[in-house]
Amino acid sequence: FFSKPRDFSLPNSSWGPEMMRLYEHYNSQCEAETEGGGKQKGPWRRIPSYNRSLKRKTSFFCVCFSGGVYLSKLIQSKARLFTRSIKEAGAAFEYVLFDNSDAQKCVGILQAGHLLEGPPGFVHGGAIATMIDTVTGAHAAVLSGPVMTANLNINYRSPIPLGSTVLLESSLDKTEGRKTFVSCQVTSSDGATLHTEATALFVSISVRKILD
Ligand SMILES: CCCCCCCCCCCC(=O)SCCNC(=O)CCNC(=O)[C@H](O)C(C)(C)COP(=O)(O)OP(=O)(O)OC[C@H]1O[C@@H](n2cnc3c(N)ncnc32)[C@H](O)[C@@H]1OP(=O)(O)O
Repeated sequence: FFSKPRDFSLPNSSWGPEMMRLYEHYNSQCEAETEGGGKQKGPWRRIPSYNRSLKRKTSFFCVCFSGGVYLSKLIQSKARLFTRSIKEAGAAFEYVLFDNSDAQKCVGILQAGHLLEGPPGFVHGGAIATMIDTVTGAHAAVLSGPVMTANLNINYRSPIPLGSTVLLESSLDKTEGRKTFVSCQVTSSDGATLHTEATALFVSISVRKILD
């Protein structure tokens, strides 16, 4: 439990040239050079990704529920984050998320592996929805703290070839009380083809309520 968990958002040998190109494009903007040649924070931030959201929230859970029933119940569970549950690298969801808090944007770079097939040679619509939920959900969580998806509205415009790399771009539309509204576009890695458009509503929740 206390060993360092694997961060799945870092490159692995299954990542192809387009995945690496986009990763390097955003990763290079996570740090900027100062006039004196030093380093400072850039506009983008890579969001680490583990195979359980609990791992990311370990310190939070320790503070809120130290020694409590919730923590032991969750740790003993075999639950895994859906998108990180397939062990073979490159077989399913290979992705990394970057957040730009000034621009209120979040991007996801996805390389869709062979286990995500829907129509022959193309990515399953449910897998696309999963990735839209992941990118917009992470974005809403960065903006508003703990949230649940209340509504996801998707228009599929053109199929995504299996094995290809696509870019998911999430933008904040508005917040209203507990509600965070975001939009998302999925395009080919060069931006030339629009694959999917979506809007999503996230509602802020109390973590204690979920665990109860
Ligand atoms: C960095 C991290 C990485 C993490 C990376 C991983 C990210 C993964 C993200 C995955 C996220 C998920 O899949 S979450 C799993 C899928 N989602 C779910 O299972 C959610 C199931 N639904 C629920 O639990 C509930 O309905 C909630 C929590 C959404 C809302 O319930 P509630 O808390 O009682 O709130 P409620 O009073 O009903 O609604 C609050 C306000 O929202 C509005 N509202 C509620 N639902 C809707 C709706 N479907 N469409 C329109 N509006 C709605 C209400 O009218 C109200 O507006 P007003 O009167 O205030 O104006």
